[in-house]
Amino acid sequence: MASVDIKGISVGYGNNTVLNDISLSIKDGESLAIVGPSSCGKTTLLRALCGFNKISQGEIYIGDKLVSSAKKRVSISPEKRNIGVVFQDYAVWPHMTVLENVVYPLRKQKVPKVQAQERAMKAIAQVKMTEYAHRLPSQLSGGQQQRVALARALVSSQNLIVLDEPITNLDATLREEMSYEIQQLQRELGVTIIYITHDQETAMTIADRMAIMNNTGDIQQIGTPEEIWTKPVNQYVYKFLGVSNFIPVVYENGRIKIVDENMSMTIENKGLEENTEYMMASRPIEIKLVEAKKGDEGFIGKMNRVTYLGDQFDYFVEVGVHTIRVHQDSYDAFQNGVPEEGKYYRLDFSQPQFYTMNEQAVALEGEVD
Ligand SMILES: Nc1ncnc2c1ncn2[C@@H]1O[C@H](COP(=O)(O)OP(=O)(O)OP(=O)(O)O)[C@@H](O)[C@H]1O
Repeated sequence: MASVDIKGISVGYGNNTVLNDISLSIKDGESLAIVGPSSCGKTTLLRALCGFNKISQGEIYIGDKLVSSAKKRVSISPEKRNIGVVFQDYAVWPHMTVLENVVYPLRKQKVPKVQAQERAMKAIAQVKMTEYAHRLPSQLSGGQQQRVALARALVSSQNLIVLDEPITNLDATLREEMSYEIQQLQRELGVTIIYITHDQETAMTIADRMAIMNNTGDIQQIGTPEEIWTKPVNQYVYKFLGVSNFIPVVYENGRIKIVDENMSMTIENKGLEENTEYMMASRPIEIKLVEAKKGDEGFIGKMNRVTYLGDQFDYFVEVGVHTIRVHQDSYDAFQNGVPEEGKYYRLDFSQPQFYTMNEQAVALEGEVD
């Protein structure tokens, strides 16, 4: 097992600095998912950690060992860092069978043959490839090759495994199974895992903590999946976790009013300041629709579109100039009546977040009515 300390590193390609002054600490035995949009620099970060990319600033420690330092000109070679790696292109050696691919790193570590075979077969079973152990990669699908690469990383290091989008080619069911296997394995072996993905659902399944990067390669928030979900520090993180609604509001006389609309609702809190504008953020599943009656107060909207998605309904509700997305569990909708297009509904928000115009999250106390 190993902790990882990335201290103020900068990494780039030629004149293009991709990561600028990034710091990140991963605890011994922890699984950390690094999540961010395409080409924000996730792979570059992992490559720097593994020693494939040079850093131009900062230091990297694996456990107590300094493995990269720009100032001290330290750059330990990748094979000496003792990291199990799966990169996106899941390169497995084409001339070796599945078993030979997975045994290879163990043989390089001079693990005795019988023991190496046993450990390899166990890892192959964990990625559900036992029946393919003697096939060549050319006889496997892309997803199966990805699982072989995963098994090879699992046996490569008992310390630290880094996985760069290792299960993206799998269908949803297998992806879920593999996420679960990775999580189990991390718990059983206590190995430290750094997992890169742009899929926040996989990240939430696997990770003890998540680090959310923005498109310029800066880390916006690090926290447990629950912290990230319930207290996103800014609108970027909020949006990153899925479909979300943002309504500009102003807080006046104990009520929040939609900017430029004649609609307001009471709110009991001590966090918002009088006569101040905020962006109110809300997730579709955290809004309840109640059929509006004449004279009703609150945020009232007209149902524009009702779409049945199987397990839930997806609604587009027009609230003034804003289109608000609402999701409702299908069972609940069938029990209580499916909303109808053209009718008016009041939107009850269960746990909206408020962000100041300079992006700071406001900690609310009390409930929204
Ligand atoms: N070998 C390279 N030479 C020059 N530029 C590169 C190289 N590898 C990556 N880049 C650039 O660095 C930036 C970050 O790439 P990186 O692969 O780290 O992103 P990523 O977050 O892993 O993306 P994705 O999720 O799409 O894999 C991109 O703009 C990319 O074009």
